[in-house]
Amino acid sequence: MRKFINGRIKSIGYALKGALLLIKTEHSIIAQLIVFVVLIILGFVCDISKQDWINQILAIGLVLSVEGLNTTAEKLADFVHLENHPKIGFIKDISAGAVTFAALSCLVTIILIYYPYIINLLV
Ligand SMILES: Nc1ncnc2c1ncn2[C@@H]1O[C@H](COP(=O)(O)OP(=O)(O)OP(=O)(O)O)[C@@H](O)[C@H]1O
Repeated sequence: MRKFINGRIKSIGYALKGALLLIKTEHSIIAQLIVFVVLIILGFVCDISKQDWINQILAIGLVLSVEGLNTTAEKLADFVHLENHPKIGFIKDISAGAVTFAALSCLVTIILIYYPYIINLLV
């Protein structure tokens, strides 16, 4: 049991290290984090509901997770085959395509959360 718990604690450590590496080294993640920090500030400014916070946090988490996996696919592809190859191009394209799905759902979620507040500001 102790071995199991120590193993899980070690894994969490590696995972946190990986999350930190993504934040420190990946420009796409850094750019998205800046947008998400703005959204979090906007959430406080608009005083959005608990359900809206849950939706926003899930949408942000979805994009960051899929972007992280896309980065993994890109790094693996470059490690396996740095030279140009149609299959590597295909793998990188579909991996980026997965990010597009996540980003679109995030965008729709954010629009649905904030459009009542924006309409309120305009009228
Ligand atoms: N080795 C390769 N062989 C064929 N096509 C490639 C290769 N590397 C990249 N490409 C093509 O270029 C596109 C961009 O690849 P790249 O690795 O630069 O991704 P990126 O999203 O621009 O990366 P980053 O996250 O570093 O900005 C890929 O989606 C693919 O179409």
